[in-house]
Amino acid sequence: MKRIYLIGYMGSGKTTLGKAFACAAGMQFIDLDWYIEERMHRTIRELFAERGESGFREVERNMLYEVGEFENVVIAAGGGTPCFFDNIAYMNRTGDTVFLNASPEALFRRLKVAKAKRPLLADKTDEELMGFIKDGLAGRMAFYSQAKYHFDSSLLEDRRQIGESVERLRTMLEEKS
Ligand SMILES: Nc1ncnc2c1ncn2[C@@H]1O[C@H](COP(=O)(O)OP(=O)(O)O)[C@@H](O)[C@H]1O
Ligand SMILES: O=C(O)C1=C[C@@H](OP(=O)(O)O)[C@@H](O)[C@H](O)C1
Ligand SMILES: [Mg+2]
Repeated sequence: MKRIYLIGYMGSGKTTLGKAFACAAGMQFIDLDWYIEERMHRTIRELFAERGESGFREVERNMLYEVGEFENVVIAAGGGTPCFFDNIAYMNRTGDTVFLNASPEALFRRLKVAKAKRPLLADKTDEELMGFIKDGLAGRMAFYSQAKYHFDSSLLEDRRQIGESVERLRTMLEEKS
């Protein structure tokens, strides 16, 4: 079956580490946001604007159930995916879930230059962003902590660190599987 779900807050590295890990492991990589945009012919921002967050979450769940059928795949979930409906239970039932845990400071550093495509962050000033990150992490930890594996993804700032993180993740999954 070999289906790995990466979960964690916005900016934790799900897309970056997921892509690199899948390439090294010879697995397919699916970013759930990209998959949603392909299937709906809408950007995430457009979906939020047209359907509201509740409408986006319905779409996100339906698309999760589609990619949950794929085999030999690394799936980078969206930051909110595990926090709605029974999505975290579904992911734990259909694959191995990995919580990418990064410090609020690392998340802030990454997200302050990458707000545009994230509707939840788009109107936040840098001053508001750190508080939003800390509150969001605290509110979602009950879901993220249900992951089978927990991985420190604070070191993803360049290709060397990404490569090292890929190897650390492979070792962790091989040792504990
Ligand atoms: N190798 C990198 N070098 C510099 N910044 C990076 C790198 N990888 C990720 N980032 C920053 O972190 C942000 C979040 O990474 P990403 O993989 O998109 O996380 P997620 O999918 O969990 O939201 C990126 O938008 C970028 O700003
Ligand atoms: O945390 C969230 O609720 C969201 C995270 C985003 O994905 P990333 O975690 O890849 O940014 C995307 O699904 C949407 O903007 C909502
Ligand atoms: Mg992502």
